[in-house]
Amino acid sequence: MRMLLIHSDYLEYEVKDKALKNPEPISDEQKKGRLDEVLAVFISVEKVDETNPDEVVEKAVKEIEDVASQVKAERIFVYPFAHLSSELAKPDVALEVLRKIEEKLKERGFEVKRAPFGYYKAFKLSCKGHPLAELSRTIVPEEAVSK
Ligand SMILES: Nc1ncnc2c1ncn2[C@@H]1O[C@H](CO)[C@@H](NC(=O)[C@@H](N)CO)[C@H]1O
Repeated sequence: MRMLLIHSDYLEYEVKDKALKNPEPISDEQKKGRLDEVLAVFISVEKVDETNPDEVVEKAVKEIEDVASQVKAERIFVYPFAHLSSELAKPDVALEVLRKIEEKLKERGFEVKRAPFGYYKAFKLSCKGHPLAELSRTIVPEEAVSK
């Protein structure tokens, strides 16, 4: 999994078109979204993550929590982003991983939004620009490391 974490004044998106034949079903309300004072997390779920999705979810949540505490962010925007890797996981695995990351961050007390999966979206982002405002993380399941 590849993550790009941007501490932002705001992130807003608007769904434009389907990018997959069967994108995640969404309500009218989910066609647009915005959070202010947010840690935006752009995530590419990778093929290697398919060997142990639950482990990758746990590691990702820990990394996100760690950065959020460093930048003192209480809101997280989980953003599916297929442009951080050339070895993407299948959409059904990727969606499940992103849903679980969202769920676990909520359990840990964060206010969380997740941008819809499988669409082209317009988005606006205002990066805060401080030294920890732009970070990236790479996460792999243990087995993949030991191979
Ligand atoms: N392995 C994966 N990891 C993360 N997101 C993934 C994915 N496979 C499919 N998607 C989603 O489907 C859209 C088309 O690839 C993706 N759309 C996007 O990445 C938008 N920024 C438009 O390009 C994304 O929603």
